Amino acid sequence: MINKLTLPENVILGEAVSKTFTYAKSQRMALPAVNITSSSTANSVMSVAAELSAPIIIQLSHGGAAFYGGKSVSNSNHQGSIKGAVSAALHVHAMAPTYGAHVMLHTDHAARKLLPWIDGLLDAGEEYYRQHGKPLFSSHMIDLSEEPIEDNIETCCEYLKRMSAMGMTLEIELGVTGGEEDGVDNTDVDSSRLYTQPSEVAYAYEKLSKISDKFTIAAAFGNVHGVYSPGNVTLRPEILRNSQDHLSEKFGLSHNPVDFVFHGGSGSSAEDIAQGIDYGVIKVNVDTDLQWAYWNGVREFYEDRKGYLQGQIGNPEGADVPNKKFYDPRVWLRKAEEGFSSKLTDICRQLNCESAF
Ligand SMILES: O=C(CO)COP(=O)(O)O
Ligand SMILES: O=C[C@H](O)COP(=O)(O)O
Ligand SMILES: [Zn+2]
Ligand SMILES: [Zn+2]
Repeated sequence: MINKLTLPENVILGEAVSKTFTYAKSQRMALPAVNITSSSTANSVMSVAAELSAPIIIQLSHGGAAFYGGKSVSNSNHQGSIKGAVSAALHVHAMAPTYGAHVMLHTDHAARKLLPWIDGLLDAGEEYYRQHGKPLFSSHMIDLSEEPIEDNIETCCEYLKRMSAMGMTLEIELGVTGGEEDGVDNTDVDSSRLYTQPSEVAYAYEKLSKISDKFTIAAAFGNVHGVYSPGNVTLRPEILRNSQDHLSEKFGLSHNPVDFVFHGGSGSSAEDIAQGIDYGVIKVNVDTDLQWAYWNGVREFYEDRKGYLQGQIGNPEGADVPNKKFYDPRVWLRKAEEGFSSKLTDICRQLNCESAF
């Protein structure tokens, strides 16, 4: 890349979010958005972001945030997910400069029943803004795609107003992502709902842009969460191009006016991803493939060192030899991190997301 991105801080917030997305479009690149569940996975993202000079999005689902804070913490009134997500964000604010990583902080799907989670995060975010003069999170997602579009967009407009006061970005969803997301099972949803209509994108764009230009749209083009055997998922990225062309014409806008988000990135072909980027995708969500890579790091380590992992004492070198240096979590969890980081490196390269700084 010839042009370089200059950003004021390691956590990409406020205007720097828009600047990064504009840069991504100009370079035909997209940012990976990685679901994290622990400091181990957050640190792995930061290390790859620094190593590749790639801007990466760290995101937490409602369940991922609860796990981050600890599963034994009560999640009544979403407190576990609120406190867990805040804790993850504070960790990233503290460590991103040390890594030299440039990352955004985002929360994933929030259906209406999860809006109290977002309310709690915005309360915490406003408090953080008062103290630090900057937002705690770069952006949140509100996913009311199950609802009539009028209800979806009306609620999103309310949240965009509140978030705009802190310069935050909102991600919305139009059309349904198949598979499962945060406890919502979309595996049997009518297939027509998996393809967003250009008129829906135009409706959302018109309403939201009256409030702020800081929004992104997860439009459905056949995407599904999870990884399935070949032939089960048919992506139609041209759906995105049709929406872009429709908006350019209807509102007299330049080429690819919308910032699109590609959900269900795992298991997608290089061609579908490249086409999505051509049609204005600037964020690609990847969870399942990285879950596998993290686990596979442990699996390979176990296969390789099986004889040293059957008890505290006794291995192929002798019945009395201790195995502490094999079952220490810093050894095998590090293998998970290495597997995760290696896969994330491949993903960044596939998204043309490296050497940005
Ligand atoms: O879209 C996602 C998170 O919102 C991730 O989807 P995958 O797990 O299919 O990569
Ligand atoms: O919604 C999809 C993401 O993969 C998050 O999944 P999760 O709710 O299991 O954390
Ligand atoms: Zn959804
Ligand atoms: Zn998703």
